Amino acid sequence: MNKELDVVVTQVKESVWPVTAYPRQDGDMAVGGIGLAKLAERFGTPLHVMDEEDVRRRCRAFTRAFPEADVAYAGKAFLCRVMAGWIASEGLSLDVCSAGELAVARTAGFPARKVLMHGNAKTPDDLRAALSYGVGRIVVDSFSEITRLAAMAAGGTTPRPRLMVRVTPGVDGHTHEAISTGTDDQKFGFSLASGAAAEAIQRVIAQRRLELVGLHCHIGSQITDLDAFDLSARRMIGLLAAVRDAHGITLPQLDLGGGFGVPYREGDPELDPQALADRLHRVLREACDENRLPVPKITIEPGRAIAARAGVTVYRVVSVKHAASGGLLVAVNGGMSDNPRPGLYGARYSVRLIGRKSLGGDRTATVVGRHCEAGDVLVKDAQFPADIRPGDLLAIPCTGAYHHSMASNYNLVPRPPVLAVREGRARLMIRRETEEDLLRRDAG
Ligand SMILES: Cc1ncc(COP(=O)(O)O)c(C=O)c1O
Ligand SMILES: N[C@@H](CCCC[NH3+])C(=O)O
Repeated sequence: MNKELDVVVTQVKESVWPVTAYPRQDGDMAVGGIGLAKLAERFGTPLHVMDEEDVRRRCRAFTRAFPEADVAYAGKAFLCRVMAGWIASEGLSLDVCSAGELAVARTAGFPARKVLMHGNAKTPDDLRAALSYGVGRIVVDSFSEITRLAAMAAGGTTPRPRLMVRVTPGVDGHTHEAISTGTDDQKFGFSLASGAAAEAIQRVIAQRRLELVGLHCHIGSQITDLDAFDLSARRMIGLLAAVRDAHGITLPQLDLGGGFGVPYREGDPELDPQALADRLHRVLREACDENRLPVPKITIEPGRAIAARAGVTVYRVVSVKHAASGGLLVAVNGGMSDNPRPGLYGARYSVRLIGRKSLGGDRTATVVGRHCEAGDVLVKDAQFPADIRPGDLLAIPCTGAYHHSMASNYNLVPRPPVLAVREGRARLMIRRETEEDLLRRDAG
């Protein structure tokens, strides 16, 4: 490797770009051994690019840190058949939360026993799909779901469903309110504090056609506070001990959910899988000793921590405007339809000009989307060369999780494709939607 390249490679040891990313001397950024500008020419923009190596390394970081646990990728972050194949080949389980996600898993040949189904309002169709595929676990989230599942299992030819009860442990993960799920008084789970969790456990145990294998909690997403995971683990072990005392049953499994935070911009905090594992192992051992319980089989469910940093989105600049106050507005050919996160959670990103060398002279600008809302802002206070102009390509890193999976057709804009890159080769994971796709579903 020549010296100059060595220097630039060091620069992209930034944690927000995929592991294989490096800036090229022509101003482009390569991911998976291919220049993003080249991909944009070939596949059009906006374009989501996923670095396979990055996904695989993140999977391995978790399986290495948690060798005795079941690591289940949370498919809501990003799922398609190619992704399911990577996840299966890395030995992970898969968490799905709808019949649609399950259909992807099923048609990708994901082993049924390694699938868990979640959802606070699973429909009868979701449950039927889960039972007929024979998923390994269903995480129940309401009293009516317990009754419904018992009725379905009573008439069925399927094996006895294996259930976990989702518990709300009353723990604040200190994340955005919209993605905080561990505190009481929100829609997920059965409250530990109110006694609803104990009641749900009792009802599942009372149903002979249902098998209770353990308890589940998930305190929220984009969490970097280890103390929050520590507290919820302790509370869940306390509940396992209470179940033993009340029912004489030692439940073998405990699922501690996902929610492990990632940096979106340089300097953002990040949760290291090994640090998390070390802390959880210690806490679980202590809490189990105190309660005279064996350490249960642990499941964790990382979604974002596996998919986010593998993704980069490439946009083309459509217009450059000076706002009345003098600020520069750089408008691109995507926006809140492919990335609703700034609008929903105030998420902040970085952005980079790619595909040409800059003539220098940095200036601050705001990257805005193409949609009919003033709030359609992708990146605030971005640094660009002074000569930024229509036709330029911009790349936003850290878009592998909760981007394509949350994309919409607002303004009837077709959703971008997702491309997998590895060792100089690109393959389509999800094709670009077309106007024909949108018109085909219009029944008029
Ligand atoms: C039950 C459950 N498990 C796992 C996840 C994955 O979360 P994250 O992508 O933050 O790891 C979620 C989403 O927050 C979830 O609701
Ligand atoms: N959609 C959220 C995460 C929610 C996690 C799902 N329970 C985000 O983009 O940050």
